[in-house]
Amino acid sequence: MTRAEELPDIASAKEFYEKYEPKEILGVGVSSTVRRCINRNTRQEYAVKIIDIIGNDDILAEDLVNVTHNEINILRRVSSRAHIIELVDVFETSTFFFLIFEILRKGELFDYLTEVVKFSERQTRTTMRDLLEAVLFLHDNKIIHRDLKPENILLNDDLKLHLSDFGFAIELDDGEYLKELCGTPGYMSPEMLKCTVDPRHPGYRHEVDMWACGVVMYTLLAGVPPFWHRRQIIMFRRIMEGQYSFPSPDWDDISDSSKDLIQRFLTVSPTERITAEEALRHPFFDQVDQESRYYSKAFNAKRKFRVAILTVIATSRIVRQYHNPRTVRCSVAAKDPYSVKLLRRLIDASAFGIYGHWVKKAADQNRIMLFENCTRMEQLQQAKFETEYNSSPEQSPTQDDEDFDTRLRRVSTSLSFENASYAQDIRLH
Ligand SMILES: Nc1ncnc2c1ncn2[C@@H]1O[C@H](COP(=O)(O)OP(=O)(O)OP(=O)(O)O)[C@@H](O)[C@H]1O
Repeated sequence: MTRAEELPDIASAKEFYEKYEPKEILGVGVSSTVRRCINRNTRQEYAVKIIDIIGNDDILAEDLVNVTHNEINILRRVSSRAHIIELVDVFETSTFFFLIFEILRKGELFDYLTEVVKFSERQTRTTMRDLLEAVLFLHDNKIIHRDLKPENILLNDDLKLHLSDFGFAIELDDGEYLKELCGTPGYMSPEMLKCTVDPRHPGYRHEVDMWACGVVMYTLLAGVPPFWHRRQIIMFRRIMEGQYSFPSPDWDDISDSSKDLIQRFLTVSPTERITAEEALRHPFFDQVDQESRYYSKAFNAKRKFRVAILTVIATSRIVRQYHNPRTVRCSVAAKDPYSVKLLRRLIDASAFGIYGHWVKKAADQNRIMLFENCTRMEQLQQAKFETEYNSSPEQSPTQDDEDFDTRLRRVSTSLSFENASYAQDIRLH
C-alpha cells in the first residue's frame, strides 16, 4: 500500500471519523487523495479530499497549508453556485486537511473526452455555456481560477459539469496585476508567459481564464490541443504568438461560429480578448437558445405536426443510411484513409483501443500533450538535458544580458522540473 492509499490514523482526525466513514479511493491528486465517504448520520455519500500536510516530499508544509487555506476561503465564497463544486465541510488537524465535497461520480471531463475522442458541436455548446457561466460568476466576484482545463472539470451522473480545484484561484482588486507563473503549460496565456520572461511587462489579470476557455473549446472539438509541440519552449513561442490553425480534415465540418468564438478566446492581446459575458452572447450559443425557446413554448398543433413530419423524414434518412451507407471510393480510402470521416472515427477508436490513449496523428496534431502528466520520466530527462545545456559555461548569461529565448528556455526547464515532481500543476516563486 502506498502512502497515498493509507488512511490517516483515527487519533489524528477524530472529528472527521466521528462524522464520516471513508471508503474507496476515487482519485489521487498531486498533494491529496480523494475518497468516497458516507455521513454516518444521514448515510449521504460525499467525496473527501484528504491533504497530507507533512507527508509531501515535494511541497513545503507551510506552503501547502497556505495554499489550502486560500483554496478553502475561495471555495466558501463560490461553492454550490451553478456549475461550481460544492464544499460541504472542512476539518483541519496539525497533519491533515479533510475537505468534504459533493460527489461527482462521472469524474473528470478529461477522462470522458479521452473515451469519446472529441465532442460534437452540440455537446461543446452545452459544456462551454456551463463553463462560461461558472467563469462569469468568478470574474464578477473578482476571482481568477488560473487553472481551467478538462482535468479540473468534474461531471455528475447527468454529465453536468462542476468546476473544481481552486488551488491556484486568487482574488484580484481593480487595477491589480499578477506576475506569478502558475497553471498548466498548454493552457497558459501569452501575457502570463510574457511577464515571466520580460521584467517590464505589467502582468496579467482575469483574461488568462478566457484564454484557457479557448484552449478547452478547441480541444473539445478537435480532440487535440491547439499549441502543442514536443518541445515545451516551442509550444510557449506558439502560445505567445497565437500560432494555431484549424487543419483539415478535422475542422472541415465545424461551423464558422465555433471557429470565430475560439479565435476570440485565443486573441493574443488580453484587452481585445472576449470576456465571459460577451462569449455567452456569441452566435455560437444561439442554436441552444432557439432550441430551449422552442421547447419552452406552449402547445401549438401546427408546430407539433411539423415536428412529427421532420421526425419521420429524419428516421427514414437514418434507416436508408443504415441499409445503404454512403459509398467510399477505394482509391480515396487507400490514398488517404484519414480524410474519410467514417474511417477517421474507426482509426481514432482503434488507436485508442490499442494504446489506451490518443496517439500522435501528425507533427502538429498531437494528443500526447493531454497525457503529459503520465510522462514524468520523459520530462525529467528532458529537464536534465536542458539544465546541462543551460549550465554549460558558454550558455550561462547574466540576468541582464540573457536574450528572450534563453529566458524562455529557463522557464521551460523549470516547468519541466515542476511538472516532473508536481505531475501537471505548477507554481513558481
Ligand atoms: N467531488 C469529487 N467527486 C468525485 N471524484 C472526485 C471529486 N473530487 C476529486 N475527484 C477525483 O479525484 C481526483 C483528484 O482530485 P483533486 O482535485 O484532488 O486533484 P488535483 O487537483 O490533482 O489535486 P491537488 O489539489 O493535490 O493538486 C480527480 O481527478 C477526480 O478524479
